[in-house]
Amino acid sequence: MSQYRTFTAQDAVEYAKQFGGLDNPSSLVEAQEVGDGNLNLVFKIFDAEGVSRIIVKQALPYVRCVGESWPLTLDRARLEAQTLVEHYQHSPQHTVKIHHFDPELAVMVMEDLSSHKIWRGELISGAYYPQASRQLGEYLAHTLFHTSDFYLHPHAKKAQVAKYINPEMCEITEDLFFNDPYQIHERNNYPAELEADVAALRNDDRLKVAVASLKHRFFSQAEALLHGDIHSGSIFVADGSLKAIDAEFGYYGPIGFDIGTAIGNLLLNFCGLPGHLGIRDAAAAREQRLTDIQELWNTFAERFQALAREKTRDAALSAPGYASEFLKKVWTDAIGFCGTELIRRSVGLSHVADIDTIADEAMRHECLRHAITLGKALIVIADRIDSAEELVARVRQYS
Ligand SMILES: Nc1ncnc2c1ncn2[C@@H]1O[C@H](COP(=O)(O)OP(=O)(O)O)[C@@H](O)[C@H]1O
Ligand SMILES: CSC[C@H]1O[C@H](OP(=O)(O)O)[C@H](O)[C@@H]1O
Repeated sequence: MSQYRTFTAQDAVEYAKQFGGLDNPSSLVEAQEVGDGNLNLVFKIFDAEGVSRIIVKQALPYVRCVGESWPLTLDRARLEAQTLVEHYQHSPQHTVKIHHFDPELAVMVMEDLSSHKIWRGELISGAYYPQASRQLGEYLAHTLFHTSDFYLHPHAKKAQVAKYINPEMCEITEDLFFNDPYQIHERNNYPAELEADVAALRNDDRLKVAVASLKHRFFSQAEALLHGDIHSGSIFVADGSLKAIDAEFGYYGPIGFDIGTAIGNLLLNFCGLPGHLGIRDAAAAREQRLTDIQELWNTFAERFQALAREKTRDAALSAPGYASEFLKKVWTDAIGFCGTELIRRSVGLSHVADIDTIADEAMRHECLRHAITLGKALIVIADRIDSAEELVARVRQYS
């Protein structure tokens, strides 16, 4: 029989005392539930001085932001913990450390990153972390290269693909990214004023063929162990530091999906900035976002190619020039997936604070329209955008 029970704050404290790996566990006295994501419970566990020392995260048997009417597998906690442990092996500087995991309770105990801040909030307020985009590029290069066919023995790779089969979480992505925005669906969520813009998505056959192709790649291209949801709300930053969290959508998929999600969230911030900052500050922050995007991709591509030169084990894949050919396909995928992230975060179930918290309604609608227009364009012209510099030029064209 399953031992699962939903934790109270006191349960979380007791659990952290037992499994937190702290030198002085008896100093832990209370917990606060701080989860602001769509899915899970997250407890900060405090000591007697009121310092948060460790985190206890538990999956609920349903989607938190919707309620018990949408049941969801508890196995996502295993997939999250395993993905983060695997990514930590390849990028310890940029991955949260998991101390303990229990599949029955769907609970993990992890490093407390209270010294950091969630990147999304920082991007919205105009705070700039000049190293963050390069560090994100490093994280993606190391985790994706070392879990790919470039690095793993073919038997090991296939065993990994099996270990990370994640059908229920993938189905959420398959529906929210590639289906819902292009049909009438009760999960969609957008202001009535945007009805014409959204109807245009449903009636655009060329767009829908391009989205089908992206969904097909998401279904079938087991290129590397993805984070699966690497948006700016799943990234902690501090001066000189960046750490990824929240990998429950991890599975073996197309590398361009992680890159596209990351770039897509920087572009969502780009679209929303005029709703948060004055004209001059917004313009400057937008330039920083465009620089971030170029640095992210260029760092990722350079690092991935360097790793490929030094460490590719497969005889055929190590052919000079192959890694750079492969990265061209990754880039095209990334632009397309980036476009789907822009659209699903504007029209679908789950939005982003970068746009949703804009107080002025007319401005909010304008920013949503901008994200939809840019997303549509990127999906359709992905194979005509050859570099990060060309992407930036296109973003300027659609601003
Ligand atoms: N390791 C951590 N250290 C400090 N705070 C954390 C940590 N992990 C999560 N949090 C807090 O909990 C929030 C929700 O966590 P997240 O993993 O995104 O949940 P969900 O899976 O529900 O999306 C984060 O936005 C952050 O404020
Ligand atoms: C029904 S889940 C919606 C949405 O929530 C996830 O984000 P997070 O766990 O970071 O809140 C993911 O992006 C899903 O697409």
